[in-house]
Amino acid sequence: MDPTPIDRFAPIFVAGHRGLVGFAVVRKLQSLGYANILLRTHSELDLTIQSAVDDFFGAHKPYYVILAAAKVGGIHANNTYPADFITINLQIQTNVITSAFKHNTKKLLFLGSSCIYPKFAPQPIPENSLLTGPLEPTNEWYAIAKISGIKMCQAFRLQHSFDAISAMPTNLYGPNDNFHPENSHVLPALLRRFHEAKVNNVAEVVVWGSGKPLREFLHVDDLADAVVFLMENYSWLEHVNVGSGKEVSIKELAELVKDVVDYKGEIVWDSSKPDGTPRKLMDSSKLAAIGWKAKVSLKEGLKDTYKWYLENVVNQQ
Ligand SMILES: NC(=O)C1=CN([C@@H]2O[C@H](COP(=O)(O)OP(=O)(O)OC[C@H]3O[C@@H](n4cnc5c(N)ncnc54)[C@H](OP(=O)(O)O)[C@@H]3O)[C@@H](O)[C@H]2O)C=CC1
Ligand SMILES: C[C@H]1O[C@H](OP(=O)(O)OP(=O)(O)OC[C@H]2O[C@@H](n3cnc4c(=O)[nH]c(N)nc43)[C@H](O)[C@@H]2O)[C@@H](O)[C@@H](O)C1=O
Repeated sequence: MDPTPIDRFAPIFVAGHRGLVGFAVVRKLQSLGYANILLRTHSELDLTIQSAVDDFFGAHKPYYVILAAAKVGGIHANNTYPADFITINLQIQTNVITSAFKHNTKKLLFLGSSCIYPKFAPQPIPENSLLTGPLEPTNEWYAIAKISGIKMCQAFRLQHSFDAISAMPTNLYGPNDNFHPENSHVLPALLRRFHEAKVNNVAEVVVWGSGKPLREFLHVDDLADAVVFLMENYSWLEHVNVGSGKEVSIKELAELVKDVVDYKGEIVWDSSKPDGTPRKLMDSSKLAAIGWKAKVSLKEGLKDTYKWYLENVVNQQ
């Protein structure tokens, strides 16, 4: 199915607009002149409640849907709340995909994650590594939900010609991230921990694990750009990896954050905390072949995120 031209005046529902990804996607859509963006907060529309989702779709008939609402967290949250991660994500995505189809949504984009791939997938990880080996145990519950989301999009395309596509982002960061000390991802967690150690004159900062795992980071503005690019240019069965192509060790990341925050103390490693998957660099050559690549460097992205954190979290306390 070739993509049909996008109508920027048709109603587009961005689910999860108060989160890291949804917030950036809305900014991107607004900058491109999308004029009819539908938004609902979690308290206005709980996407785990099927009847509420169906009523919303019936009343507003979104022409396009970007599904950026999910139960999301870092390695500790995924490991601690497996029931929440599998149940809430299956509920949200099932409700949104089925109601979108039922109420004639023209196109839907589902967001998964690089954790869908086997723990020991070939590196960089191509899209066809999906379901070729066991998952990383710390996030397999979330991964199973995300894999089900990809498969639902494919099933609806095959059976009903519903134009549902899936994007698989690598580890993301940027403005509006979750800076919770335990439940967030590594990058916002370290920005906060180094900042608090600096202002409180603490001599050491504890970082989890061995520092050896490698991660690929993508600024959320790049992801938002890729999401809109895929909505406008991609209408096929297979999911699409979205990465920066650059990886760093957690040790290198910690040094970089320390530098950006200008913290002068020492880093101490807590080996009782899990490392998670050793490496997950994605092969994003498919997206590159369609014409998209990342622009924001990790150093610039970190500076931008720290600035946002100071202005919007620290200064609001
Ligand atoms: N962050 C990352 O590193 C990565 C994220 N992704 C994917 O990108 C997508 C967005 O993630 P991200 O922006 O980081 O996550 P966030 O946690 O920042 O945002 C998720 C949003 O979903 C909303 N939400 C959660 N549950 C419900 C619900 N039951 N009803 C309505 N809204 C709900 C949240 O609202 P509230 O806060 O009020 O609950 C929040 O606004 C997810 O699908 C995630 O899997 C993929 C790879 C990496
Ligand atoms: C995006 C992806 O995110 C999750 O997977 P993850 O990549 O393992 O994510 P993470 O950011 O939490 O950790 C990355 C690495 O960093 C180390 N680490 C050090 N110090 C802290 C720290 O203070 N906090 C955290 N969270 N990690 C730390 C940590 O031990 C690990 O080695 C999935 O659950 C799933 O949600 C998913 O799809």
